[in-house]
Amino acid sequence: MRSTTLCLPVQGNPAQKILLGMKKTGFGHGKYNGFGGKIEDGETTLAAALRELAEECGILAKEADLRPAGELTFIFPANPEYDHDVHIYTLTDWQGEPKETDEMKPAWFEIADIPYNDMWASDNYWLPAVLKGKKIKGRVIFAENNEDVDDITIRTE
Ligand SMILES: COc1nc(N)nc2c1ncn2[C@H]1C[C@H](O)[C@@H](COP(=O)(O)OP(=O)(O)OP(=O)(O)O)O1
Repeated sequence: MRSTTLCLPVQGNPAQKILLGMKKTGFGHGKYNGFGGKIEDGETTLAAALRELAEECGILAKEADLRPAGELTFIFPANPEYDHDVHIYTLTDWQGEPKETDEMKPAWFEIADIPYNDMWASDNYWLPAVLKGKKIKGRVIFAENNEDVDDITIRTE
């Protein structure tokens, strides 16, 4: 199963605003999400997280500033080739201003205004806990349409 990263830049502790990007290409295009992608061969998870963050919205951060926020496994019974793990990080410190790239169009949202209707359907099950500083571990099984949630287990630490 492939492994991916997902970085969630936030302002405030606890988080008051979150930077999301409208995905313009690839898996999940047309949805708001954090910034991330596949971990390449020979690359550490942290290095992949920082590389994808820079590639997708132009901001630079240090490994030490990534807060591990948990891991999720996504299962797509209708298309098992989509199955993957995601390593999730939040960060409050970075260099540079977010900018639109070929892959993502970034935008800041107040926590109360997170556009869950335009995000992956499982996000509202786990993102609120992550934004409260909790660490999560879980598994999501998607329905035949690869969009709706069929089953979900989320444990908070
Ligand atoms: C299925 O539910 C998901 N929810 C959320 N919030 N995020 C997800 C979900 N599935 C995938 N993601 C994230 C994980 C990664 O950050 C991206 C997908 O990255 P991937 O690399 O697979 O896709 P591309 O950006 O198209 O490929 P490149 O790495 O080649 O740019 O979405």
